[in-house]
Amino acid sequence: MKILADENMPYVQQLFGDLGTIETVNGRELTAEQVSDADVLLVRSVTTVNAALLSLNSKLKFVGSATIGTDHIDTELLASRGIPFSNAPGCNATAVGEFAFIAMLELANRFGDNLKTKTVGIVGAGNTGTAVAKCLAAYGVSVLMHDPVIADSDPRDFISLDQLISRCDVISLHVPITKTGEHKTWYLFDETRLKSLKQGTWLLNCCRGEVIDNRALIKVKQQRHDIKVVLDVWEGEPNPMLELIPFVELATPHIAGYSLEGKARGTYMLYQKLMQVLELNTEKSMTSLLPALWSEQMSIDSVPNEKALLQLSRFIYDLRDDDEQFRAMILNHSSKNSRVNCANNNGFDLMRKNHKHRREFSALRVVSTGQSDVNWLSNLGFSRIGL
Ligand SMILES: NC(=O)c1ccc[n+]([C@@H]2O[C@H](COP(=O)([O-])OP(=O)(O)OC[C@H]3O[C@@H](n4cnc5c(N)ncnc54)[C@H](O)[C@@H]3O)[C@@H](O)[C@H]2O)c1
Ligand SMILES: O=C(O)[C@H](O)[C@H](O)COP(=O)(O)O
Repeated sequence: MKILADENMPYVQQLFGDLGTIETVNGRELTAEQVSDADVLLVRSVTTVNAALLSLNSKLKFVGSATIGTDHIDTELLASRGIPFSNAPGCNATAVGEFAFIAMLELANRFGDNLKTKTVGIVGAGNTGTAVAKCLAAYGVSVLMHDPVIADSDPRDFISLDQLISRCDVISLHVPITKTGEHKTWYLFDETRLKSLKQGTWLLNCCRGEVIDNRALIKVKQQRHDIKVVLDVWEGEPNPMLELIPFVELATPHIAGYSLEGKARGTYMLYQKLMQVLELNTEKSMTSLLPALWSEQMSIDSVPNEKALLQLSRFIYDLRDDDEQFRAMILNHSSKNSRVNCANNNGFDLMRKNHKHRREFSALRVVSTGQSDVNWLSNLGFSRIGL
């Protein structure tokens, strides 16, 4: 069996090695010729799986995407050709939740503000939106949610988008990208919505770039310095609009979901699904794949205030490093080549490819050495002795 896998998918050899021959490929450049003799195709979000890509293949038994999003996959085509498909729902939700939470702590610190006093609005209350809400709730921050798709069937309280915009100090976006339908999300935040943001709003986008009209965002930011923006995803990836970058407080190249746990979970979920399709027993475990954190335990002798919480979070992931590297990579590359517009080796993709995967909060064990209650830290995601 020939397994064709994106080169940026960890643990493929460990999980799929016994099943056949593995060939790793650059997912953004993948051609129909390369796919022609594959039995299994394992991709990430940068590969568009459509009729053109599969045109020379008549033996594909499984297509898997180690991602939450499926906007790059023609699922109808796969169904019509009887090719089983699976993505990895929720695989990197914790990573995105922690990323957005840490970004909010960073903004609070940068602007001498306090996250705890804010009201945060979550747009899209699925896996990633819920993961952010969980972190915020653990820390005691008020959360409001908007999700018209599940509002009637989900027991949580929801409000309209207009209400959320008018009531929230922070807005975090967690919707899939959809171009049609009553609840389409393409340019959900267009110029009118962006202009309607409350004074001093923090706007975070960790879902898909085109949920915000990036050109309109540049225009609005030119007038509204009060709005603070965090972007992990960009319209037109891997070629973000260069003029937008200076208006963004924390800028990263679509790596909010790039925790080692999240990536491992993505590959593992595809392994489980393929074994099911092949009617074989799943013999390998995911936890055995992950190395221990560099320092597994941290002692805490008093309840951390917001600054200390930020320090603790930075111990796991210092988002400022990725922001700094992103600006350097993108701007360096664009000055060398006069434009960023080359498909496979620009700063954006290079940084994603070489990204050193961070760990999730759960990789660090927090030990209370005093009388202080640190239970909420385990609700936030950290491990605790005895838990
Ligand atoms: N930056 C990253 O690295 C990264 C990582 C993971 C996922 N993502 C993106 O984030 C998206 C969300 O991920 P998820 O795991 O939370 O997906 P999910 O499917 O679990 O949740 C998405 C939620 O959005 C809701 N929704 C749909 N249209 C809406 C609208 N118009 N307004 C409000 N809510 C709406 C859905 O009802 C659903 O509850 C993915 O589709 C993917 O595109 C990005
Ligand atoms: O949809 C997802 O899961 C994310 O966008 C994912 O983290 C993107 O990463 P990629 O597949 O491009 O490596």
